[in-house]
Amino acid sequence: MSSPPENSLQLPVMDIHQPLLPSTDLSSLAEACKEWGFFHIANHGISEEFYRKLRSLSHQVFSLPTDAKLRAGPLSPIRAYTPHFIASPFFESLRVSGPDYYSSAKGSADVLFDQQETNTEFCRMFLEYGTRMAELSARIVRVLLSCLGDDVEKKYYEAEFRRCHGYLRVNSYSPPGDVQEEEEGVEGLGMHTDMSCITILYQDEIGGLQVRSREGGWVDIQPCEGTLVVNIGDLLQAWSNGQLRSSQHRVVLRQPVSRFSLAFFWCFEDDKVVEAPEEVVGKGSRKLYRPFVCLDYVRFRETIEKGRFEKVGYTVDDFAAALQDSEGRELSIANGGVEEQRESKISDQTTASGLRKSRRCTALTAGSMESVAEKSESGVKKISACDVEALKRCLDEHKGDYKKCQTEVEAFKLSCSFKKPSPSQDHLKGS
Ligand SMILES: O=C(O)CCC(=O)C(=O)O
Ligand SMILES: [Fe+2]
Repeated sequence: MSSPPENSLQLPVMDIHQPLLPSTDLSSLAEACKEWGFFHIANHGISEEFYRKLRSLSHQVFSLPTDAKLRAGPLSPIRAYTPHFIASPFFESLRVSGPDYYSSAKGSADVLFDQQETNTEFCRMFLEYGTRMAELSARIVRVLLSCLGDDVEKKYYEAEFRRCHGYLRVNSYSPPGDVQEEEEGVEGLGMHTDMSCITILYQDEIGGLQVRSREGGWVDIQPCEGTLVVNIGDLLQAWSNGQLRSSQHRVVLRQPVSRFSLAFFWCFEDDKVVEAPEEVVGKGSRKLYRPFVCLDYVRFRETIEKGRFEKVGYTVDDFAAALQDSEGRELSIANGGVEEQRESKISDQTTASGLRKSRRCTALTAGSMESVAEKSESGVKKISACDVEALKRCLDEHKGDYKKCQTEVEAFKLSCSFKKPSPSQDHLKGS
């Protein structure tokens, strides 16, 4: 292992194809996972050229007119594209789901690209990337399990992690033109934890990814050439009884240039019961989480975030923390019994950021959109198409200043969020 440059958080860089020395490599990795839940991997086998091509294809998608992109948007049957203003004014994304990355990519490519050649290249590239990321994830999870004890990987990898699956999200950030005037930048993606076991992230050279320390401060995770960022998600935090940390993170935009990232989420299967084995919990320690079904947690995140766009960073702690009474007796908690925590979370969020307030969203998922649909169904408003025209007109008129277009933004979010309930296999498990 080697160390990253001095001006960044000193996270270990793990060479994923070298055997790790237990006394040095594994212990520094275990330490980073406990403290930050983030580390870098090197020797991952994806070339710069491959990323350049992925980036260029993604750029072709995000450069399309909004109406064209919405053909894969929240109201379309594929719901792969999340437009600006859903997660933040400066963020849009495209999802490619496994295990059949080719057909998932094709679903989008067929409605986005006119040229057959580009269509095919897009599908092939994402098939290859998804497949490689799935292999890499399996390898990384094995190493992480070996951080938890001598036989943990041998005993539990096959039994518990064999059915994991992944999906990709291509993220594009477009900051406002006046971003340099802001000392601290603007939030491109608000504070959240990932719902995955692990996430593998490629970030371009712009930077802006930040992790939140235990004390509540934000620390930059600088792009480190030739490496990928790996972070622990909520599912693995719960399974490891909190020994591997799922840290809150966010993206801050400080330069008036667009930013590109590619996140691969590796998750348990929907019906998996997530529970830390006794051996992992350790003698004398108590279980921090009650057992839960993976899909129930996903649904909790999707519904609790309510699509209100005032995000409060709910995590697996809110869903499955095993509470104790004052005498140390275990109390069961009701799923989503978190209303009383909401207020403290909101004030926590307010102090956590010194940034210009953009509305936040933790889950960039169909779930958060679905919640708005529920609201619509209960009588607020039913609109059958994203009212993008009014928003575009307003933004043109005000030179992109979205704060002057709040009414149009709200109408757009509401209308663009209305959709029929998704089939159970088709939900998103994003961060
Ligand atoms: O864009 C990034 O660097 C981070 C994205 C992220 O946290 C996510 O997609 O969950
Ligand atoms: Fe994330």
